[in-house]
Amino acid sequence: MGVDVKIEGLTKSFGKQLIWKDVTLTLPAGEISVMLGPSGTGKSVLLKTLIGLIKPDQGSVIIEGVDIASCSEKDLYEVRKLFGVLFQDGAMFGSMDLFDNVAFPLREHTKKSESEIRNIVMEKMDLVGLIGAENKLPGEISGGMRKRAGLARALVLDPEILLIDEPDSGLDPVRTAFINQLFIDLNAQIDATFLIVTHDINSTRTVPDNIGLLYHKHLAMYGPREMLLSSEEPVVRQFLNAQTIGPIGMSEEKDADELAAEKDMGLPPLPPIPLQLEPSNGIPRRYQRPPGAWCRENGVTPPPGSFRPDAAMAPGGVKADPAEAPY
Ligand SMILES: Nc1ncnc2c1ncn2[C@@H]1O[C@H](COP(=O)(O)OP(=O)(O)OP(=O)(O)O)[C@@H](O)[C@H]1O
Repeated sequence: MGVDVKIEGLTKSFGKQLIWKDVTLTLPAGEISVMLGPSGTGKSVLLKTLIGLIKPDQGSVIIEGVDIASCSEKDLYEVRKLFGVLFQDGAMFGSMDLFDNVAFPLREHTKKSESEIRNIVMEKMDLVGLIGAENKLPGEISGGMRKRAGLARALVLDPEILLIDEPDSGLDPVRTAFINQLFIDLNAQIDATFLIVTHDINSTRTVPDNIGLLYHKHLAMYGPREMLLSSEEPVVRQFLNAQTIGPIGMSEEKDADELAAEKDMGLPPLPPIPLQLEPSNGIPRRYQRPPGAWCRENGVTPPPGSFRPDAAMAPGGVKADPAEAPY
């Protein structure tokens, strides 16, 4: 289950504004990837390009042999059925209750009977811990519940690829920890290919199998979590450790004088690499790798203290039962 998403030489401008150039990466089938980047670097534009809502100027996005960037509308319609998308605010229809919102894609895209639809909707509501809230309107529930309802809706067509835009925006750290655990548990259950766009460094360090960083109109790096968390590359190091010292400035790149002034400042050591979150039932995900495997295979010495249980950052150790999530 899950399919590769092969992105090759992707370039996009709006008028004279170049968003990014020559973005090349493969989201491996069934794995969880996170895409990071300063505001405005085109992370949402990338998500929209992957589902064919935005056409790139150059490059391809190959899914099961079909190029989303250049295929016919008919092929695009078919390929889109492989996707589930969770938008930032859940993108619920305000006048429909949660049941009808979650049922919407099934009524639009399938010929299933109402009783089949009911079974699927209730199964997905259960997965995200929303049983009992089916008849609530989106306006009557918290932001965290809206996100989970959006997730249930993204799951009803059994997606092979799940795109998730800033799931933690507007959530407090505890709700963010619950939703992170939900992603890990879901991935273990459905094996889909996940791409999560986030600004949350804590989530980035503990959830994904792979991390990408968009910066200065290109893909600065994409690869296994341990590769980026042990990287000394200045932009990657600065961003993944939320530091002020480094090439990224307040609103743009630092200029030569600012960088020269920082030259003699010692960089803080790389923090330990935390353990990756595991499914709450203790059964490893299909694509989960043992802690430190990438570092060992590539002869990289991880920062001292890495992979110790006490090196886990905040979300580690939260055994989430979504039904008990207080939001
Ligand atoms: N349809 C569009 N037409 C013109 N410009 C657009 C369009 N969509 C996005 N942009 C521009 O593309 C740039 C990147 O936007 P995008 O929302 O992808 O950034 P982002 O990295 O997701 O930012 P944030 O982290 O703040 O959400 C912005 O300057 C935005 O104004």
